Amino acid sequence: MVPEVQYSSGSSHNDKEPTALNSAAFDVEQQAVAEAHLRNTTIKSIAWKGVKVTVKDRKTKLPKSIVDDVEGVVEAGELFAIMGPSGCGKTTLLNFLASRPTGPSSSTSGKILVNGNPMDSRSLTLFHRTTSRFVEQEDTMIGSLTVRETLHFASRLATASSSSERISRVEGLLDAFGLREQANTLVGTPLRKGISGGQKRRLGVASQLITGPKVLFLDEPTSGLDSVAGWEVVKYLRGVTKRNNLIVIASIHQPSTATFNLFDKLLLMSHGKMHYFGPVAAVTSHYKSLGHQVPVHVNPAEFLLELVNTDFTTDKDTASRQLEDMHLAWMNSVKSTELRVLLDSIEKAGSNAVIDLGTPEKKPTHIRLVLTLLHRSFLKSYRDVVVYGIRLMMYMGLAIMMGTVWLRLDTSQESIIPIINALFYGSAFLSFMACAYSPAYIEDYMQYIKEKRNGLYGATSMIVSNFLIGTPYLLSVGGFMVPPTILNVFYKYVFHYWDYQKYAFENMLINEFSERVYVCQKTATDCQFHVQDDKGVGHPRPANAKKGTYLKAHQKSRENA
Ligand SMILES: Nc1ncnc2c1ncn2[C@@H]1O[C@H](COP(=O)(O)OP(=O)(O)OP(=O)(O)O)[C@@H](O)[C@H]1O
Repeated sequence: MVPEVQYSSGSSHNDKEPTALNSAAFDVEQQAVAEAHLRNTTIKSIAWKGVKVTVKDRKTKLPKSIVDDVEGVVEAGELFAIMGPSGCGKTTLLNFLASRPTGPSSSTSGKILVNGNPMDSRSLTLFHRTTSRFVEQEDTMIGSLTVRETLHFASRLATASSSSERISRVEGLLDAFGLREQANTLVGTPLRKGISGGQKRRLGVASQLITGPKVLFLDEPTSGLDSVAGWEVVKYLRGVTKRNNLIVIASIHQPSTATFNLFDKLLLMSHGKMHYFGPVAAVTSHYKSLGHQVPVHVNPAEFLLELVNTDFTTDKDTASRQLEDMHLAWMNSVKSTELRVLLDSIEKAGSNAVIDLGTPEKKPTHIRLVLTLLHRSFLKSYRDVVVYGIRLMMYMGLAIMMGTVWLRLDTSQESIIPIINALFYGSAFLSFMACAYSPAYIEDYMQYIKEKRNGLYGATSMIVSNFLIGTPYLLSVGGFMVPPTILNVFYKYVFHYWDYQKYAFENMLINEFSERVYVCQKTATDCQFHVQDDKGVGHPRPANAKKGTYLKAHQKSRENA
């Protein structure tokens, strides 16, 4: 029987008022208050049995096993590492455990047990949506926000918690991840240096923890970092995990000895198969018993990765046989038998009872989500040099170009249309400069993918907020094609009055023509400019003027008459 997953009615939140959380270092009591939302009292273990992932091979089109009969268990308070050479199936297994897609045309099988209870896909989806978060390898962040703002926006998008609760969580996480000194520093963009890579990674983890997940998945949290920065990420993560009894499942690639030793448990994989599962502290003795002694002063993680890596060997057949022997040695080992016994006992102890996920956090309303996204886009749009600075430079280029072109235009009839065209070109250029937003949109899109996968908001909120922030750049109802006096009422009242281009174009026209005097000849066909009087009424076309020519007589000629 598959257990139900449901929420309890009791509050899992901190009921106390948050203490004054300023730049002073946290003491233990303050930290406990700020991390109250993180405390795990409900999820005792996550176990998996017989996990297989098969894909259709790109070249041969035959089924190819990329995760082959993998099992394991992580208990509350543990940091668990999935390690193996590149391409061994770490990310695929991590995705399977987090109920994320395992790749196109892949098929999966295997059991996932939460607190010993086998979960069906519906229960598992609900479990992950409410209880777990995933930190991507390439964690996208908005570079023009500060560290503190990043956490605040993550919180505002995820929960409708009160602002005092939010401040408490944000300030607590700044301390828990050693980001207090960088709180007001920008994350950084390619053109503007911000926080370091290690700090960025810590911020990525902290912004997922703001919503209080009990299980955290991390895809290679130390990749691309130097050994000290990588160690710091895992050290801070370990602190939060131990204090709050969380479950952390991370894939790792070549950690330093110090980082490796921060993990509690290890799964070593090669070519999708298991080579070791158990405490990190016991892995060297296990391999010693198989005749592979880790030499003194050698990083055990590097030693193990070399041992199970066949990518760089010239004699592939021998290497594959040796690898298969090592896999069989694991399968027949005492540790493997112990794991199977443990998994059986966990499954037997599973009561099939309701899994209590605590009180659900109140989600923000759609309107609140859209307003939060608008606020974030607004901050980004004026701070990001890609969005704003480059456009400013192009506007200045445009001003120089138009100023020099106008220099040659006099007040003769022939100049009127070129001047109007130049003015319209200038205002239309402002609209088309919206294209300069494209690089920044890629950042928005990546952010959206990440936040959607973590269940923060959906496509509707993203589209509505992006539409609203972008609309003034898109619509062109400024009065050039059709004057507002005869513009269709829908366009007139919905778009015309708040189209910034209207004001730009009108101001340019006033600036250019208000003081000028153009005298029409008696024959209306000589007039290049159609004029309306003060009431916006066009002057009648003289009977002798050809249809389609510019007709309206100038006020001055009326006054003269
Ligand atoms: N359609 C496919 N055809 C052939 N091989 C595939 C296909 N899809 C995935 N693979 C292989 O499956 C393996 C598992 O990929 P996965 O990303 O899980 O590995 P990884 O251990 O996380 O690698 P890395 O450390 O490089 O990120 C890789 O060797 C990949 O090439």
